[in-house]
Amino acid sequence: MSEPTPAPTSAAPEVAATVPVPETPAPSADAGAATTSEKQGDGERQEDEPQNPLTRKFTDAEWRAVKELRAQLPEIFAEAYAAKEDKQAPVTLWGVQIDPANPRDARVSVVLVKFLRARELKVSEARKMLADTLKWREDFKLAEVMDEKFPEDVFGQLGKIYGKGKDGHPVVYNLYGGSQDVNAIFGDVDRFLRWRVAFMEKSIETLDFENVDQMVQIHDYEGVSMLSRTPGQKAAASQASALFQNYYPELLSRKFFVNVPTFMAWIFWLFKSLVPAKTMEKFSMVGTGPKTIGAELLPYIDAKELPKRYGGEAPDFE
Ligand code: HEM
Repeated sequence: MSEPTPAPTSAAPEVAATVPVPETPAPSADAGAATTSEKQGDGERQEDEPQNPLTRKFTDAEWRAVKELRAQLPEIFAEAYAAKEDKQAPVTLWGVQIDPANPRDARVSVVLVKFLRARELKVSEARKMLADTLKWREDFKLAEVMDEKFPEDVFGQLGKIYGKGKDGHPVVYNLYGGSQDVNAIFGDVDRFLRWRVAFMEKSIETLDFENVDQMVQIHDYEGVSMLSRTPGQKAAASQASALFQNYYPELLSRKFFVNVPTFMAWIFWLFKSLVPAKTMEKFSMVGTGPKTIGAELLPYIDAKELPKRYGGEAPDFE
């Protein structure tokens, strides 16, 4: 991997933002003081709680924060759906139904803890993030976006959900180079964002929030050209990344950037100076060719789940 080189001022990075996903958040002031018993919550305190394999891994501090946030759901809904007649109607977020009147459900807890972890268990901040997320989904007209038909000749090869990681995480590919018409893809930034969000939602549909609640993402930059980096591409990347940071917390397990041409490696290092360290720890930049890529990916994805072009044994996707 080459040393980072300063960015040319004419080629700004696409983004300064991404999903902050602390793996082991420190208990915060409003999540309660840490004690020696602040470990996986299997004590009496959880006796009356719904559980699944993921909630069983919650710490006591996380359970307390989840309960606190859960109790605020009616207020969060009132805030997010201020413009709606029925502000307390149950909603489905990432396939999980949240009913503010009856929120004691293990999968709801798994969703809520994501907002808390993304905000270091600060309940007031997590509450804001959740309310903002619910409101954004209305403003973005997500239901309509999910029904939108995107032209197959433009978007058909851009995203693939293919195979599973060793820990059951679905693997989601974005092919941002290749022989695709990048001007058609990124020429209309808003349309790209609608496509990217719809694809993110489809990727989330493969999570059950019972055993699996995160995905592996792979960006394949084979064939990208510096000359092809248009303002539209940079804006699309910046805005998509900001959306994920703000409204899709804790859904990423790891992210690999493969087939990155050496002359473009500096883009990764720019992100390094802009993205929170905890998130950056989940990012890996990988060079070109199946051997190099396989060496990096095979510890996380079985050969049978990984296409040949990335050093695995699975058939290449179309
Ligand atoms: C013409 C070339 C490129 C295009 C079209 C492009 C496109 C994108 C897009 C659309 C995103 C938004 C996040 C997503 O879709 O998951 C993104 C994020 C990102 N890109 Fe690129 N990119 C290019 C080049 C590069 C290169 C060469 C690198 C170096 C490794 C890079 C590193 C990143 C990073 C670190 C992120 C943030 C990831 C995140 O927020 O989850 N990009 N890019």
